[in-house]
Amino acid sequence: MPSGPDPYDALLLVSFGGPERPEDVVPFLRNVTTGKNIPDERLVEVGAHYELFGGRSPINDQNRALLAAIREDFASNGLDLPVYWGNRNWDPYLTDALEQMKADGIRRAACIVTSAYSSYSGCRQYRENLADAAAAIPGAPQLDRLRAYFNHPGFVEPNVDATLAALAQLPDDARHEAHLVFVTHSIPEVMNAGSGPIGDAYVYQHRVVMDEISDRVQDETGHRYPSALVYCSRSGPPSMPWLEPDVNDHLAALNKAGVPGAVLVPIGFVSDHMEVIYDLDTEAMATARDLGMACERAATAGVDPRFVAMVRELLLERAAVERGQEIERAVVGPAPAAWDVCAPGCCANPRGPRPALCGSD
Ligand SMILES: CC1=C(CCC(=O)O)c2cc3nc(cc4[nH]c(cc5[nH]c(cc1n2)c(C)c5CCC(=O)O)c(CCC(=O)O)c4C)C(CCC(=O)O)=C3C
Ligand SMILES: [Fe+2]
Repeated sequence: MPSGPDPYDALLLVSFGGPERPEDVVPFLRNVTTGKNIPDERLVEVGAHYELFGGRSPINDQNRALLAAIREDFASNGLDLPVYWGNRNWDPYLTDALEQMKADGIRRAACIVTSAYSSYSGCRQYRENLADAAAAIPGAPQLDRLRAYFNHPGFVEPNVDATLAALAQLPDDARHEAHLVFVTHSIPEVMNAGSGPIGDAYVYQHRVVMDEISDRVQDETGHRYPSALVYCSRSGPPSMPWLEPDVNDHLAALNKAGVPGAVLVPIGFVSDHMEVIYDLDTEAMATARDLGMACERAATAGVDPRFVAMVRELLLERAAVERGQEIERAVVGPAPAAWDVCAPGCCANPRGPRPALCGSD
């Protein structure tokens, strides 16, 4: 049976982008929020988070490291495929990547998005931005989006190990009674209701990951740590319902119930970007400190070799599908592998339909 990357002649790493200098912060925030209902107070607040880190988000450096690791992994597995990188909201933009790919004669590329779950923000919005970029670059390569990988072992297993490592860091007198606090980005409730092909996929997929990690931690430690799914980084007007509880409120509730410690497991994020280093490491850790609660934050997948290998496996899996071959898809937990091609209306845009690539609509 044929194997290898055919029909793909490149991989495109698709990410969010972030500012790298103080002067970049306001234009970046404008790129992210244009046409969105985000109050000015929230933008001032988020701008201050970036300022606290010298106006530089770590996300671009993390993507540079991921890019290098993917190239190394491809090379050491005999996969001779160029890897490109483009962002939705900052330099290098998706248009820059498509321009370069076109100049290099790339015909068809597989896209890996740095978001593991289905929602408008984590899926369709990237697909819309790919459509905008492709429309701006006539002759750009054909693009396919690799499946949402929340339940791929290459994503889940590094998170299990990170949870175990963080538990080990808790003081001995807080560990046994500690809770696992799984954290992801809050989104509007209406956005969750429209996530995936039939709705609610965002919360459902996170619950699958939380349960799988909790089970494996129990297998390893012989102890069932109580778990909850909570949210960070809420924006939008206060009148609009977003997913709750907030991580800080949850820590306060645990403290009130006499829980001595917690491990924050940021399953919603694939690297330690601003949401992780500000909303969790800075804000939520300060909350825990004020409460007198022991708290550790588990590492994100980052450039864990299993996560890096997952990118190659997903590309080869999809390549086989596109060649019409039967393949086995790696998954953990009860949910099937996510779809390759998004159905019409999948991860609906709450502000109404716009052109999007990589779907059947
Ligand atoms: C689900 C989700 C992910 C995870 C999936 C994925 O990774 O894509 C994510 C990632 C990220 N979000 C990021 C930054 C921002 N997100 C914002 C605003 C928003 N995010 C939303 C959701 C998500 N966001 C939503 C519903 C909004 C409201 C606007 C709207 O309705 O679309 C705003 C505006 C200010 C504010 O309101 O906070 C900023 C600055 C960065 C870069 C961090 C860095 O620089 O290191 C990253 C990786
Ligand atoms: Fe965001």
